[in-house]
Amino acid sequence: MSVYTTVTQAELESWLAQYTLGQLVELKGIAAGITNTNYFVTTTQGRYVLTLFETLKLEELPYYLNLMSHLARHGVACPAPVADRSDRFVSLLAGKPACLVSCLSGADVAAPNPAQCRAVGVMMADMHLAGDTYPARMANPRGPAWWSATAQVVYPHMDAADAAMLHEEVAFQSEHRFDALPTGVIHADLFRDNVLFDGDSVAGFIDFYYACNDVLAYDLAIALNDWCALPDGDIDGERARAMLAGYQSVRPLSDAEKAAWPVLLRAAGLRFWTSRLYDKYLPQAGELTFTKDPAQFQRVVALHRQRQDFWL
Ligand SMILES: Nc1ncnc2c1ncn2[C@@H]1O[C@H](COP(=O)(O)OP(=O)(O)OP(=O)(O)O)[C@@H](O)[C@H]1O
Ligand SMILES: N[C@@H](CCO)C(=O)O
Repeated sequence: MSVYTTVTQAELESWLAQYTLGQLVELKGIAAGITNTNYFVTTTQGRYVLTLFETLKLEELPYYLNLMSHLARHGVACPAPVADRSDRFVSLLAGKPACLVSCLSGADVAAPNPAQCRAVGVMMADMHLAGDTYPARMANPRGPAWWSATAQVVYPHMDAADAAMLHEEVAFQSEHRFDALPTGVIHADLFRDNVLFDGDSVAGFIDFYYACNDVLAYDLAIALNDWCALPDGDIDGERARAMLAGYQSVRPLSDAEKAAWPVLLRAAGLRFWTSRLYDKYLPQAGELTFTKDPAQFQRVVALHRQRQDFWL
């Protein structure tokens, strides 16, 4: 469960007095999620999600919350942060930076169908276009410098053959530069558990706390590696083609993006293989570790290495 910081009714009532949201009706902890504390908050005005940030600092949050506000304002399905009477999206509650966002309907989908993969592709392309007018900038904290440094930390814990493969992948990516590809705001973690669905319609993208400025097609590669994956790490071609067709119905990929696509898929696999290895071998103190399996992404990368057809 993920209520790390307990908020009492009385604490919340006094914090809510900064908002124009009426009276508190109900406060209910949300079990899902790993990083932050989340509650459903019902007031006489409506239903919201309260997040208390367990690791991000107050001064780091405006990039993400202003981004969600910008995207929501441009019609992207995502939670809209609510401003308090001082026009702030975030302030301290129970000693933690906290915000309220609109509560979306729907639920995440563990086994998506091709129509849902297509809908995610369409909404991601809409998000990339809407992000074009977002003025703030954030470098990707999980880019090549990060995975090279993290690989050094995990090699000693790995089996020699797996470490050799990780080393090859880091070296392979270092030979490729994507400077010429279109960049913009990317979600950077759009896995199945970060999208809520109403039937086959996207109710919303959530969890923007890895969002950053990076290569747009890399975001699509990250999503495809999770949304279209089979349990053995292979990719389901039907779902992959549906996601790519959905994306390209809004934002067609350029020839340069298509040429880079196989390398981007491997980069996206390497990013999550590395982070999962790190979480497995060096779990942070106090962190809830129902660790996600790094081997899934090792298989994804291994199969991309052999693949001839990339669904374009
Ligand atoms: N705006 C929202 N509307 C409806 N439900 C939401 C909303 N935001 C979060 N949730 C629910 O809360 C759960 C936990 O949220 P989230 O995945 O963002 O947790 P986290 O701990 O902040 O992030 P992570 O799990 O990636 O570390 C989601 O699975 C979803 O069910
Ligand atoms: N989506 C990530 C975890 C959160 O960043 C993973 O599945 O490894």
